[in-house]
Amino acid sequence: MRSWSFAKGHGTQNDFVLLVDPDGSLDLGADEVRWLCDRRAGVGGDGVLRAVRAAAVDDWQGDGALWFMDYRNADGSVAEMCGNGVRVFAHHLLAEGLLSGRRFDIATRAGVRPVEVLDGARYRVEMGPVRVEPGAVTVTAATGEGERSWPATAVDVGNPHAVVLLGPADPQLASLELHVAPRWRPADVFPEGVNVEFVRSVGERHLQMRVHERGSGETRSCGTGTVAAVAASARSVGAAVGTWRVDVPGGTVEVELAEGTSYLTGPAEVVAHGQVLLPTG
Ligand SMILES: N[C@@H](CCC[C@H](N)C(=O)O)C(=O)O
Repeated sequence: MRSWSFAKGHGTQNDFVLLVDPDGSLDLGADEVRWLCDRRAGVGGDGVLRAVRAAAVDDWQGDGALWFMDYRNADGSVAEMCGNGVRVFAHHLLAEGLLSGRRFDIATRAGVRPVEVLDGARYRVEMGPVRVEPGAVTVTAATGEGERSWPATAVDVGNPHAVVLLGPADPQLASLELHVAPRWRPADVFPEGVNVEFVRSVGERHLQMRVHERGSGETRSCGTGTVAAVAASARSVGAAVGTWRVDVPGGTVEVELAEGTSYLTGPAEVVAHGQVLLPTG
């Protein structure tokens, strides 16, 4: 057993176990991540955020002084980016005195993400370019009245998303049974799996969204998913730039599409600190 300090935090109820590992000495296996995220046998979370100095990360080519966010999904898989995670990660490192200032960069597998600290424990993260991919994708999901299929838009926010824009004749968001993983066609379009967002427009530049995340199941929020949802919705109404509000089951975030980049603004909270006994190692 290994004893390690941890914190538990969330951003719009997308929740994470946070581990600080400056020199990258914590060799965290998929089994340990699954255990940490287990809501009964472990601490519980949608994923793990491990903070490592970029200089200690193999293959990192950029500024070694940055903090690297090693994000893992609850099933132990590695993902490129986590939009809510960046805010919670920054919030924790600031609280621990490991970061300072109102603007700094965080290194992720999808590249460097600039962060601005706003008042009231809110953070504005530059999410980089959003790519709406060409090609037809169909998503099938369970509803209270059986399975339904919809056309979806493939969007790359550093990690892969398939966005379903629901129309007035479609089932309500609440009737989707997202504890069952949606399927997609063609099967080979997302070789590494995909996060699937279901979105309804509820006003001008105002969306409601539910998500089934790759590697975590249904979560109460997905930051990269909200950016993907806005990119797909904006394209459907011929808009390129602008600020949108996205309501998710765990709260509300703001997404801004700008020339060649995007921004995600929302809250972050740390709710517990403790010592975890990692079962292996
Ligand atoms: N919840 C995150 C996304 C986490 C990674 C995702 N499940 C994937 O595998 O790509 C967010 O807030 O963006």
